Amino acid sequence: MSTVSDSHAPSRSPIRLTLLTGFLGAGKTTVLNRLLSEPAVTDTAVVVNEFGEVGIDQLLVEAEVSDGLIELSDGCLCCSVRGELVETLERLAERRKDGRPLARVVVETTGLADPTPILAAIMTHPVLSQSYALDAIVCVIDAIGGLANLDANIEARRQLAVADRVLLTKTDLAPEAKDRLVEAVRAINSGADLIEAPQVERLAGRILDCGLSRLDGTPADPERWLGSQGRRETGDGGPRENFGADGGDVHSHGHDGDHHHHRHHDAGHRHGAIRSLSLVHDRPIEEQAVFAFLEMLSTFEGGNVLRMKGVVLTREHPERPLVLHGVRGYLHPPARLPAWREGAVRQSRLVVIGENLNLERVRDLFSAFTGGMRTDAPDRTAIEDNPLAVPGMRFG
Ligand SMILES: Nc1nc2c(ncn2[C@@H]2O[C@H](COP(=O)(O)OP(=O)(O)OP(=O)(O)O)[C@@H](O)[C@H]2O)c(=O)[nH]1
Repeated sequence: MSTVSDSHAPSRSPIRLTLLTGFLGAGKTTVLNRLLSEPAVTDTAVVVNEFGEVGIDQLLVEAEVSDGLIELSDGCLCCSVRGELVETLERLAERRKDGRPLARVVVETTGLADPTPILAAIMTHPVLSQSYALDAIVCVIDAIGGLANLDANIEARRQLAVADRVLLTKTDLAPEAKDRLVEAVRAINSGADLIEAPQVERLAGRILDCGLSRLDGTPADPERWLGSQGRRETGDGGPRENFGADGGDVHSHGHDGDHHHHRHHDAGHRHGAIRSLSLVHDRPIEEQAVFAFLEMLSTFEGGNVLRMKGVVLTREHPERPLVLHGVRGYLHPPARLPAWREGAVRQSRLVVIGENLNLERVRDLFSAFTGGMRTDAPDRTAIEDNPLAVPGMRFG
């Protein structure tokens, strides 16, 4: 069903897309201005979307960049102007065909935007899904209003939950709030790189070009991309699955020599139903089984999945990791990396982040399609024959 593309075909390097999110007033424009003032940031277009106050942010950003800035008209990027964003991105990709250099596009979303429909719109677009590769979702969260925003707004929690990089701002103004903010961030997103913006001189190196699509040919680092949620120690080589989930289950982080276990007993209470699940499998998996699993995941839990990312060791091409990336019920065309990074643990790792996600069901599906060891879960044939065999499945 799914076709696999080569993410490193030299003539068709995708434009790297950074989605800059963060609640109202968190400091997104400030971060953008800082990025654009850094000499390393070239061949970059910026798309800014405002909600209500058209023009103000544009003026701020324009002071730093004279070309390449596109401001979308009034409205929320995640709903009313999604079509306009798609057109803008199409136009930018077109311009590259005329020989104008364009390495990346940074889209600053409005503070109220849920980033997942924006990504889903890009992923499902026949042209954009080929010309763009998501580099990272960066969430800006500030030490003054961040905690209250997380408590009060599901959009703020979603922005944080799906982020690859979290930028803490205004810690210079409220240093006393930092520890509690970090704790709250970790309860929702334990895998993202956490960066304290006022402490960092050059931001670009920390938040840009950290995805799997590299133009300079350096080996991508799937482990870094997946964050600590995706990292696991290697086992004895036998079939094995590890599961960690925010909201009560155990996380075990061991890949970087940092062997410890966290329990987030209160995370589920304080932060509603946003959870993440890490799935690890040591043995090569048949490609078809991977796609069958993803199809089932989309069918049963697609509405609950905010984001899914993974690197898979496949039976067909064990030397070339298969990269998976999905948002909501949609899957970006899977791509193969040229090789595993030297020293990388060759195993499949998937991270599923969702809202009201049925963790048990996702775990059982993965187990069924990867030939896992769980004897109490239905196997693949049983599920394909009768989807009702999935525990918790309801109709009506
Ligand atoms: N001291 C300090 N001020 C900051 C920091 N980050 C942002 N600010 C200030 O916070 C205010 C809001 O920052 P913006 O960058 O406009 O925030 P935004 O997220 O773009 O805001 P909206 O576009 O309204 O969603 C501005 O006055 C910034 O100067 C920081 O790390 N330290």
